[in-house]
Amino acid sequence: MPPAPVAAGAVTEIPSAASCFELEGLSLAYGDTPALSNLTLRIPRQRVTAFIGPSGCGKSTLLRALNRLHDLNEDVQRQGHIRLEGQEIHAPEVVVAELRRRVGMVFQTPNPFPMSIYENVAFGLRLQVAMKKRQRDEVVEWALQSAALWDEVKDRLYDSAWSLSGGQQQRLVIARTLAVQPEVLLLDEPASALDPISTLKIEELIRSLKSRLTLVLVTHNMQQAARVSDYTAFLHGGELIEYAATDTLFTNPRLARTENYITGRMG
Ligand SMILES: Nc1ncnc2c1ncn2[C@@H]1O[C@H](COP(=O)(O)OP(=O)(O)OP(=O)(O)O)[C@@H](O)[C@H]1O
Repeated sequence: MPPAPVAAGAVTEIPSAASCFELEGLSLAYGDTPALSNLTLRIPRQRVTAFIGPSGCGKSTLLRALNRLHDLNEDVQRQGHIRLEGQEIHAPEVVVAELRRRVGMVFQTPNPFPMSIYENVAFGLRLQVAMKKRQRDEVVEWALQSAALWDEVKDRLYDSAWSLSGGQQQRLVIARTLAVQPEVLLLDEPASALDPISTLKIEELIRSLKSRLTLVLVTHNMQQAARVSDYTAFLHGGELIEYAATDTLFTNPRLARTENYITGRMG
């Protein structure tokens, strides 16, 4: 009998009840070009899961599928299931704006809006609910505290967001996302444009946030995946090659392909 696919280990290792996302047979193509092939995996709740793999292996495509960012691209063909807390995210009753509130996304380059620090964080709140100013002030402070930025900006809340450093801007974007109380934070190489000190702050923040939400991180930086994630999925050519607890994947990978990648023998 052929050996069971290694990636399927992740399905048994992470029980369904502890999963936030469950992906089953997910394939995705841009027109005729396949980008993800038949992925089945569970993403555990209130943990950090990293997607690693060489350039073009499908990490960002997978991350974007989790909050339906591909909806905007008419060329994208998708098959299979993505369930969030048991509900298919493509079901007709799912409101995409609400899905994206629940599943927030932070990109590689910080993208604060051209407005004040305060207004950046209040932006999503204003779209969602009518709130008294005092209540909004409280949420803005809470979100900035949660993003470990409050102490640095509390005396300049009405300055332009663009007056902040790149690392501060990225934490502001995280605060803006946290303000609407997401369950999941998707992070697409959130520190790759930042200096080492700002990178460490983002990594500390990621670790601190998992007590209250699920984080999914795409990174090229293997040390970063090892430092911050609980589980790591290695992708190659759009396939899920190996998925395991991060310590296991980095110290005792089951497949030579994984070992070659994490030791730098495959780029
Ligand atoms: N909008 C798009 N249209 C067509 N093809 C795309 C598009 N986005 C990505 N691709 C292709 O899909 C494949 C997977 O790309 P993806 O960006 O998901 O990889 P990645 O692992 O995140 O790469 P990187 O580490 O370089 O960011 C690649 O072959 C890429 O060229």
